[in-house]
Amino acid sequence: MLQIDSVTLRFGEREILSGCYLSCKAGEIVGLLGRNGCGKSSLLKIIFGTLNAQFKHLRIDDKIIKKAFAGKNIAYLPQHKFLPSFLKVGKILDDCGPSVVSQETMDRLKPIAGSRMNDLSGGERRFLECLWILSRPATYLLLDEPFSEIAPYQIETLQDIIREKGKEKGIILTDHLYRPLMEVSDRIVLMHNNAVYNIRNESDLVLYNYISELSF
Ligand SMILES: Nc1ncnc2c1ncn2[C@@H]1O[C@H](COP(=O)(O)OP(=O)(O)OP(=O)(O)O)[C@@H](O)[C@H]1O
Repeated sequence: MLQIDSVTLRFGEREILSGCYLSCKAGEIVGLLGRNGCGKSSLLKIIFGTLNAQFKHLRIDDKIIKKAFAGKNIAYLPQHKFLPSFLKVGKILDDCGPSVVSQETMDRLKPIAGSRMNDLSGGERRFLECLWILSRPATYLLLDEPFSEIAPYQIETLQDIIREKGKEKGIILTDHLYRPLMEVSDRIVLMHNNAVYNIRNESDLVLYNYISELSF
């Protein structure tokens, strides 16, 4: 089980996170929602170890973790591009392997297999980066906005892989495309006013003003 608690994060005078707690078990998919700027990406970066909080207490199976990025327990999909621009699509697909690249996906991506990452559209590139992270052997995956630039039919492909991987791995994902996120999550939490609330359904999202009633 991954547990992070007592997270305190300030930028100058601004307090972003205060006493924040989040947990995720292997075999569980946790969806993290919250308004722009509430600190979702910061929390994922703090878990991965690439952002220093003023205070945090991170454990995996009761072992304290300081710099997750240096180990193999956690893989992280950041919001920004991270795979080298010179890499060819075919090479990435080979690296990912059949657990995330089905024959259907392979056929669909065949026309761009010889292209370099640099020459792809934003959504094509993002889709490949999502596949790559989902193929990592880490026990825990942190996914920051995996669906945001992706076309609906590709979102369904990612959802299928996330569900499959989530049978054994612990996955924490955040996205403003809350419906696709809710569809794959075993548990949903909302960051709001520096606290974390358990969400049961879309009505709860209205209650905390994350969506308006008109969104139903
Ligand atoms: N390096 C930084 N210096 C100063 N402020 C920062 C820094 N990084 C993030 N912030 C601020 O911290 C707040 C939380 O940012 P974060 O990216 O974690 O939000 P988020 O919940 O992921 O938002 P979004 O949904 O828009 O992606 C924002 O108001 C942001 O401006």
